[in-house]
Amino acid sequence: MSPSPRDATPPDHPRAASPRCAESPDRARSAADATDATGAAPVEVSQASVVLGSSLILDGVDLQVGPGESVALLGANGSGKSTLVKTVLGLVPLVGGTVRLLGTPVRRRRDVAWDRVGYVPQRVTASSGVPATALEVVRSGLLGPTRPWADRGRRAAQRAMEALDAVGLADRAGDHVQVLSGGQAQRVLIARALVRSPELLILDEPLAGIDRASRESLAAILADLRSRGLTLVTVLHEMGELAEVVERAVVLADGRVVMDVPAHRVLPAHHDHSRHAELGHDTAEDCEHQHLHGPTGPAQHRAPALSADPVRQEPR
Ligand SMILES: Nc1ncnc2c1ncn2[C@@H]1O[C@H](COP(=O)(O)OP(=O)(O)OP(=O)(O)O)[C@@H](O)[C@H]1O
Repeated sequence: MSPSPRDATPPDHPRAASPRCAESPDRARSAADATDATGAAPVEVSQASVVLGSSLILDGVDLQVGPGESVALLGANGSGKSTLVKTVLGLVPLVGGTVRLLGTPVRRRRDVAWDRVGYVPQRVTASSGVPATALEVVRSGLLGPTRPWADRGRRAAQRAMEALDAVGLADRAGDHVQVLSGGQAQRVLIARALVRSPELLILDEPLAGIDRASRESLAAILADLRSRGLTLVTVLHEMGELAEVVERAVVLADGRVVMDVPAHRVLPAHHDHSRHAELGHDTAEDCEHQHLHGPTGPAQHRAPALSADPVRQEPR
């Protein structure tokens, strides 16, 4: 794959400015823990490679997500996050490796338990289409290849109302989605993904293009889902309001996993070396990213782009 210019904006995480910046690496969940009672991890990606057009877009990606885990997929524009999500969902073909969803290879599409999977696409792709009310959009989440009429009837309407209620929009059920704000539209899409009561929820950039209040509202919804045991895989450009909801950060660059670390270890957008004493570092050298600029680097600087960071795939 030809290298592309990297976006220098690193993920943001408030807790990354804590003394934990320099402590020994925590271990992400071990592979042995990453299974449910049936022995199947919700997501198992092994050495996945994807070619789109003539470019290698994913290059030997490994990702295992255990039941109840909340994992963020981070990385610069074009690093392959959305492609990885689509690969997990079996929407793009593999040229190498394997992907299992809830224990079933996604290439056996008809055998996958899609009822147990919710997907919230990037809003730009979902907002187009015919005019529909919030309730109709959510009801459409009940449809499937083997359930062409599943969105009809009183029970379907009740389930859709429950899902809208879960995202705080029951009172907007009859409104056309076109008149909803960006944040409300995003919550409708989450309700559509929740209507089948999935165990695994995959969200692609849910915070994109919405204001702070809406982002906070979404973070509260996802925190609640997480507390109820849902497995969450969330594509993010930066942690932002979801910092408290995410426990593990997987960072992609050029179609490869370059970091797989506990979320609190993702650096904030700006790193202030004048605070080393306050943060509990003995010296600036204790800071884990000092190697990128040396101990004599500027006192305050933009944290290094994650895509430029050395590979740090920790033992899992
Ligand atoms: N259908 C396609 N054909 C060719 N190239 C593609 C196709 N879809 C995506 N790509 C390329 O694959 C690379 C990864 O795209 P992807 O959307 O997965 O990145 P991303 O990390 O999600 O980016 P962003 O943060 O901008 O959404 C990009 O260079 C993109 O142009």
